[in-house]
Formats: sequence, C-alpha cells, structure tokens
Amino acid sequence: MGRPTLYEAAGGAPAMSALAADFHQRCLAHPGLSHPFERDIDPAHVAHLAAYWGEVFGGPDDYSRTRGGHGAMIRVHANQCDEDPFAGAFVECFDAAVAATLPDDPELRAVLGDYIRAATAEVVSYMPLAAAGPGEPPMPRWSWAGRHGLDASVSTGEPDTRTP
Ligand code: HEM
Repeated sequence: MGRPTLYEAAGGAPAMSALAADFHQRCLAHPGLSHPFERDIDPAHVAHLAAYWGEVFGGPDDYSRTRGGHGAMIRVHANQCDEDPFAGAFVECFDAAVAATLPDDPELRAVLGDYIRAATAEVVSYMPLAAAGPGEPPMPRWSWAGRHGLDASVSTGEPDTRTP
C-alpha cells in the first residue's frame, strides 16, 4: 500500500475544517491581520479555506469545481496593497493552527510549514496594486516531497508557475 496523501495523514475533511476554523480565529485575533478581515467576510470563508487546502494536500477537487480554482483564490487577494504587512502573521497563525489541530507528526508539520511559506509568498506577489493577474494557473498539489511541478516532478518551497 502506498503512503497516504498529506490530506489523509492530516485526518481528511474533518481535519481540514478544524485547521481552517482554528486558523481563521487566530487571524481575527492577530493584531497584524485583523484589519483585512474587518470587512464583511463571506460566512462560508472557513469552508472555502478547508476545501482549498484539502485539494492542495491531495484531497477532492471541491474547490476547483465550486470556487474557480487557484486563479480565483489568487484574485481574491490580488491588487490590494503595495506594502505587505500580512505575510509573517499569516504564516505564524497557520503554524500555530497546524500544531493545535493536526496530528503530532514532525514530517507532516515540516512539509506544511514549507507549503505555507511558499503559498504565502505567491499570494503576496500578486498583492501590489499594479501586479499582473494570475491567469488560470493549475491548483498546486503538495505531497511528502514538496510541491508537484507541472511536469509531475517535485520541487520544494519555490512559489513557481506564475502564468505570464
Ligand atoms: C498573506 C496574507 C493573506 C491575507 C491578509 C488574506 C486575507 C483574505 C481575505 C480578507 C479573504 C476574503 C474572505 C472573504 O471575504 O470571504 C481571503 C480569502 C481566501 N484566502 Fe486569503 N489571505 C492571505 C493569504 C492567503 C493564502 C497564502 C492562502 C492559501 C494558500 C489563502 C487562501 C484563501 C482562500 C482559499 C480564500 C477564500 C476564497 C474564496 O472565496 O473562494 N489566503 N483571504
């Protein structure tokens, strides 16, 4: 039998929901992050986040089917501000949410730590007011070896695949 996906090792859909809910509470409580969440947030935000991460970590493609995929997620954040005051706090909240809600597995935590740093760098790269849009990039897929590239090879850490 092959190794489970990160999604399965984390605990599947219930674990993604717990991770997203815990993470969102931490964002709301974080002095450096509460500002962007002060506006009216979609009541389904936590469910969207759970579906997105589930798909990235090897679960079902619900986010792509229902929300428009990776490009749609990037566009929610794009062209918001030239200065990025958010990335460090975002990563901090994710790491803490992983520790609070997912299995105590050092390898799982390490790869999720690499993931959130790469993903946050990618999202932040689209935040400047004049940044070009993402186009329709494929959903990033992460496994134990890091991010799967478009050619099915695996790389770690780099926020690659910006579509021109
Ligand atoms: C870097 C700092 C970030 C900030 C300040 C931020 C903030 C936000 C805000 C305010 C929303 C809108 C919520 C709503 O109105 O429904 C949102 C949506 C979302 N964010 Fe972020 N975000 C950040 C980074 C990221 C990253 C790195 C990811 C994933 C890798 C991510 C995933 C999502 C998803 C999946 C949604 C829901 C989009 C949808 O409605 O389908 N965010 N974010």
